[in-house]
Amino acid sequence: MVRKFNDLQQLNTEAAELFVRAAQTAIAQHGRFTVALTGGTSPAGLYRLLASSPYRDQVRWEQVYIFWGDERWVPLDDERSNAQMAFETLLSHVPIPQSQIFPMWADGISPDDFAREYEQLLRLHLSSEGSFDLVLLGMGADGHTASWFPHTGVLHEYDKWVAAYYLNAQDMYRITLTVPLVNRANQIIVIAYGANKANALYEVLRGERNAEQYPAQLLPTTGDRITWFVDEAAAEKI
Ligand SMILES: O=C1O[C@H](COP(=O)(O)O)[C@@H](O)[C@H](O)[C@H]1O
Repeated sequence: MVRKFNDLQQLNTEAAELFVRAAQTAIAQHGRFTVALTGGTSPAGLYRLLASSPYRDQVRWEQVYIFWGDERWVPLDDERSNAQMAFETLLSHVPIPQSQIFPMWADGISPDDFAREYEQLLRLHLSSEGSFDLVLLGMGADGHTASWFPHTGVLHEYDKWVAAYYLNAQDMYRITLTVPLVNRANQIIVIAYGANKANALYEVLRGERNAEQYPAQLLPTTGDRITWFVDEAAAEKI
């Protein structure tokens, strides 16, 4: 489902309401809420809303388990860290036990080994079906989502749940949940706004099939498990 907004505040408000509903449903059904956060600039407004009244008080944070959908392989105090942004805008403002927050970073380990350990961690914490209650995502102007960048091998990784690889274009390692794990989630929210996303949004949602070039095409295309929250500028061509 695509939900279009002319006001960013309204987009974030409705995304926050969906987050809260997903949390309440998961906690009522199985006593915990497992969520993968996204990075980049797009989710900051949503995170700030979730950290403030009334949403903050509508979630039982002590039953929430926080993971990431993807990460730049940099220390937590590096300003490029997706986790750092989430701590600043959300996680340091809600009563969630530190032991239930799992950033995609550790010192003194290779990205490949870390990815294997993160997968084991997920196997311990996710439902028996191996699915998240909610995966939050953004989309870059090049049509990538998570760290599924155009023309990278990770787009074809269907065995692992978590993968690490060196992204030449950015001269850094990336860690990411893989396509099958993301697509098994009970709910997926994608946030994309701004005119610079208009072309990619058109190609991903309405263009010819070309997931190598527009990896967000690998997300589920139908059904009510996925909701795209987009603004008028990003939706200009669809
Ligand atoms: O590099 C990344 O970019 C995407 C999109 O970022 P945005 O700044 O355009 O919102 C993001 O979803 C991903 O988590 C991040 O690692």
